[in-house]
Amino acid sequence: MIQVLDLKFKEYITAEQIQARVREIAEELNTKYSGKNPLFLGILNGSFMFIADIFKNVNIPCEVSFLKINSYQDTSSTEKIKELIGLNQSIEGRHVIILEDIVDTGRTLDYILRTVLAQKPASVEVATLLYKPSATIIPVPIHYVGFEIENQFVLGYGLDYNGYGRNSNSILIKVDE
Ligand SMILES: O=P(O)(O)OC[C@H]1O[C@H](OP(=O)(O)OP(=O)(O)O)[C@H](O)[C@@H]1O
Ligand code: HPA
Repeated sequence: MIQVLDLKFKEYITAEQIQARVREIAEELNTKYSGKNPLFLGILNGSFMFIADIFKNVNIPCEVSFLKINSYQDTSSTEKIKELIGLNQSIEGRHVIILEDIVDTGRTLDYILRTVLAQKPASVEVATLLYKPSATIIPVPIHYVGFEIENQFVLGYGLDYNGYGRNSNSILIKVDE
């Protein structure tokens, strides 16, 4: 059992499983985006490890940029999306690949997609490491999913509980007491 602040967690997806799946997704992207000079749009903070690992395994010409969005407090969505750092480069006419750590209610991704599509990119796809289908409130298109997971709070590999737990290299799941 692993204690983070007042909650208990156990290992759920190992570091090896994550790395293997990340390599598979990066391979698909290498094939699909060859010759398209894609722009990876990483959503901070939670996705920083996923962004880095995808980017290290992509071997075609490409760029990366970031949005910083926040909505979670404790273990649930506040339903208020805060954009803390916005887009700082034009994405008009670009092939954009959004990189998220997790799609839970879908609110954050819905907000991001509206923001991105308003700027007239050539195409937009979404890759998320984790997807909780049974938690989704706003349906959003997702093209690459690392792992579909149950509707329970998780952390590690960038994901946090009130700022802590991001530095686990595996994904941990909350244990009910
Ligand atoms: O589908 P949703 O219910 O909207 O949840 C998904 C979002 O929640 C988390 O961000 P958070 O607000 O915790 O910010 P952080 O990435 O900085 O930790 C996560 O990184 C996603 O962006
Ligand atoms: O299960 C979760 N864990 C951490 N952050 C999150 N943001 C949305 N869902 C989660």
